[in-house]
Amino acid sequence: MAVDNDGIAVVTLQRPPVNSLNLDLLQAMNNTFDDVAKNKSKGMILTSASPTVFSAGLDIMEMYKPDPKRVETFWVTLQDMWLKLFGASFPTAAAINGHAPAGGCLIATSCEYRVMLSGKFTIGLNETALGIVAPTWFQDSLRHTIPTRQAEIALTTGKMFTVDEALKVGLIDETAADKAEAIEKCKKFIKRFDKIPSLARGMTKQIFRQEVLKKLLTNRQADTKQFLDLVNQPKVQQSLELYLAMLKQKSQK
Ligand SMILES: CCCCCCCCCCC/C=C/C(=O)SCCNC(=O)CCNC(=O)[C@H](O)C(C)(C)COP(=O)(O)OP(=O)(O)OC[C@H]1O[C@@H](n2cnc3c(N)ncnc32)[C@H](O)[C@@H]1OP(=O)(O)O
Repeated sequence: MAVDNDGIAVVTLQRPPVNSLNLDLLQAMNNTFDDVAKNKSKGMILTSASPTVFSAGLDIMEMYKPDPKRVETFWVTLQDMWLKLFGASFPTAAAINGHAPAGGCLIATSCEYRVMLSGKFTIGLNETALGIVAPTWFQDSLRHTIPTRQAEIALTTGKMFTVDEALKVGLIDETAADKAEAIEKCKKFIKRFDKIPSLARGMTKQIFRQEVLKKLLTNRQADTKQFLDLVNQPKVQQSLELYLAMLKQKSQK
């Protein structure tokens, strides 16, 4: 993690090749978010070390033929990551310098501001296209970002937005020519709060987001059980195997 002179933490996801979210990466993210809060940084910008992928979402390998204890810890750690990021009192922004499907889009929409690189990248919650259902809090993060009607259509169709489409619907706030420009634009957003008392800002954000946060906090066990029941179904395991094979075949082309 690098903290620049302005006191803004720039956190770079660095798990090659595609920043898929496995247990270790999620734990590292949670520790980093705690550090950013403790260090009283002015704000945090999330970006990726990959030139083409912000994050490929959840690591499918964590869900394929899983160890029962590990997969439960994986899900609870993912919930923690979302609760910390979506509920952070400090300002958050995402410099999206590549594709952001599913869990990648979840990270981006948990932030308060998004700048995405122009180019052939896509962003969205594509779960239905994979035959799975985006959990309530994934859906809520999208609904919190774009108008409800567009969110419903995007979720039910598993839409992956191009950069232009994402800008038009408000899924991203700005575009940038390169990563440095994206980070600069995120910093400019965070600096808007320089003259706003941070306690008032943080409390206002928490009030604004509390309904959605409370939904997961009060339903955590049920949400975990639902995930574990789903992931342990033979049919789901079969789909995961096929999906992994498809990804592998595609990457070898
Ligand atoms: C499918 C049924 C699941 C049921 C389980 C129920 C669980 C409920 C959970 C609900 C919420 C789910 C949220 C998620 O985030 S699921 C993950 C969804 N993510 C994706 O669909 C993205 C898949 N990846 C891609 O589309 C591309 O990789 C990407 C556009 C991101 C980048 O393309 P690029 O060409 O740069 O890279 P490659 O495709 O060649 O990939 C390189 C290697 O990385 C492996 N890979 C890619 N994505 C993942 C992933 N999400 N998990 C694990 N591994 C991944 C890919 O296989 C390549 O590996 P090899 O080099 O070994 O071949």
